[in-house]
Amino acid sequence: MNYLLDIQDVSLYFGGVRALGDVTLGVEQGEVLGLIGPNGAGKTTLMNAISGIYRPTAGRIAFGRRVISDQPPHRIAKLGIGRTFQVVQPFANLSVLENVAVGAMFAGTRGVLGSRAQAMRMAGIALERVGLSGRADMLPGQLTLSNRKRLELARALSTNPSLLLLDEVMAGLNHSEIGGLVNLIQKIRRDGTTVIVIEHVMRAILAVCDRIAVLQSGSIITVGDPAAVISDPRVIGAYLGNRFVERQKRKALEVA
Ligand SMILES: Nc1ncnc2c1ncn2[C@@H]1O[C@H](COP(=O)(O)OP(=O)(O)OP(=O)(O)O)[C@@H](O)[C@H]1O
Repeated sequence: MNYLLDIQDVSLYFGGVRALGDVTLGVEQGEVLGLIGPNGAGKTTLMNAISGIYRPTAGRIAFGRRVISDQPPHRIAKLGIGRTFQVVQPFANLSVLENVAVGAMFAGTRGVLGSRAQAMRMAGIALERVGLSGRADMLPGQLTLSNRKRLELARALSTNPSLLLLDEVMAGLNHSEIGGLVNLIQKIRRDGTTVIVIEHVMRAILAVCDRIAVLQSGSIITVGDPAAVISDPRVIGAYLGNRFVERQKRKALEVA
């Protein structure tokens, strides 16, 4: 199988702490893959390894058949991998549009720094995609949390990546805001972007993912179809818990 992203036997240590151990995972072109697991399981570390922030201690990561695990973050961004960060930290004194343009400028897809005008144009397109065009001239501090998450998404989309990594974009949002972001991720995927989603909000994971991978203590314990993964006793034991299973059963009865 030719995967768009091919992670082979990746291990990553912080001093003596093993954050990832022999992770092998393939992501197919056009799919949305969910990455779930308990706190400290290694999800963000894996995302950091893919985007070049951390270099694996062992193993390799290939993107479109090109090995990227020896490349720095800016080069990986230029190759077409965009990402959001768990803690959203926009430049407070720049407008929403300028915040997105900064990302577009420094991770230009052509391998050189783009012009300011080109970056502003790409930023405008990204804001349109996430539904923030009407707020382009505001300061980030004037946005709601939900719209700050959309700003973070626009920054990640500004270089038109073919693979988008989303790290807990739903955290802290209410029910309808989560629904809005679920729709947005589905739209981004329909536009042809492959997506990896780290998320604790299971409702969102189940709504957007084609497959789910489960990490526990730095190792993948299972990967597959969402329905199979959430009924896997190892996943229930390690992460979801029995209350989640009871809720799912009640929902199924309500629908039936
Ligand atoms: N920069 C770092 N230095 C040392 N240890 C780290 C570092 N980053 C992560 N770790 C450790 O690596 C392990 C995996 O952490 P990671 O943040 O990847 O987990 P996670 O699955 O994303 O958790 P959460 O759901 O809480 O975000 C944890 O034991 C964490 O303490």
